Amino acid sequence: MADLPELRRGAEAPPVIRVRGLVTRFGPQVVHDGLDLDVRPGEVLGVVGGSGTGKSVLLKEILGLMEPAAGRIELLGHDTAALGRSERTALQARTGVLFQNGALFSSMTVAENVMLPLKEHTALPPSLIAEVARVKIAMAGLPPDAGTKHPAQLSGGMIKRAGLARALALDPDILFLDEPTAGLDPIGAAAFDTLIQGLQRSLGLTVFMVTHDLDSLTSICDRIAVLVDRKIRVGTLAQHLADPHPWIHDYFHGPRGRAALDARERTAGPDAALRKAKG
Ligand SMILES: Nc1ncnc2c1ncn2[C@@H]1O[C@H](COP(=O)(O)OP(=O)(O)OP(=O)(O)O)[C@@H](O)[C@H]1O
Repeated sequence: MADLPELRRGAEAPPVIRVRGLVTRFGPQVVHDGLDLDVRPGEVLGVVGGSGTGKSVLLKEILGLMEPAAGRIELLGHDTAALGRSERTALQARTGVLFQNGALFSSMTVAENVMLPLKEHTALPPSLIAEVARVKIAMAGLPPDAGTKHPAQLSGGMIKRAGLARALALDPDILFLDEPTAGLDPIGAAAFDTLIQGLQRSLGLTVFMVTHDLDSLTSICDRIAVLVDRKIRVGTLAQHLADPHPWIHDYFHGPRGRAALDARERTAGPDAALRKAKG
C-alpha cells in the first residue's frame, strides 16, 4: 500500500473532502455548476436535495467512480484527478462505502463479503482476516451467525448492517452512506441512526450521508449540505431553518420537517434540540 499521511483531527485540521468549482454535465443537462464543499474531519454531514439534484453523482465523483466535467476534488488532502493507480487504491482503502442496496455479492456469505476488502487491500493471514470480519459483523450489530448467511437470507435491515460491516472492514477515515435508512421501518431506521452515531463517536469517523430521512438529519447530523440551484449550501439545522430559499424553506418547514424536529425535541429535550440546532 502506498504511504499516505495520517489524518489530523481537530478544529485546525484541513477538510477531509474539499470540492471546488465542480461542474457535472450529462449532454445538455447541467447537474452541478461551480459547486464548492468542505467536509470537516469527524463530522456527520447530511446531504439532501430534491430528486435528480445530483447527490449520488456527487458521492460517486468524490469516490473517483465518476469524472466531473470540471473542478477539483481533494480527498484526505489528495487531488483525486492527479493520483496514480497505487495511490488511488491506498486512498480507497481509507474510505468505506455503504451503497443504498448494500451492494453485497449475492453468491458470497456475509463474512466472505466483509473479508473481500481485507483480502484485496491487506496482507493479513487468513485467520486474522476472518477474525477482523467477525469483529466488524458484531460492530454492525449483527448476530454472530449472520456471517454464514447469504444476502438473500437476510432482512433489509440486516443487509444494510452487513454492507456497513464491509464498509468498516479497513477501519476507514471516512464513511460514505447512500440513503442508509431508505426502506427501513421507523424503528429500524432509528436503530440504524443510533448505530452510525455510536460508531462515528467511538471510531472518530467522518460520515458523508446522502439521505432523504429528516429524522436522521435532525438527530445525528452535525451539519447539513443542501443541493439547490446546481450548487450546495452547507449549514447547521438552525441556519437552514432560517434560510428563505423556497426549496430549503419548504423542506425543513413542511409537515415532515416539523414532525422530525418535534420528535427530536421530545427525545432529547428542548434544550438539547436548541443546542444542536444552533450548532
Ligand atoms: N450515468 C448517467 N448518465 C446520464 N445521466 C445521469 C447519469 N447519472 C446520473 N444522471 C442524471 O444526473 C441527475 C442526478 O442524478 P443523481 O442520481 O445524482 O440524483 P439524486 O440527487 O441522487 O436523486 P435521487 O434523490 O432521486 O436519488 C439525474 O437527472 C440523473 O438522471
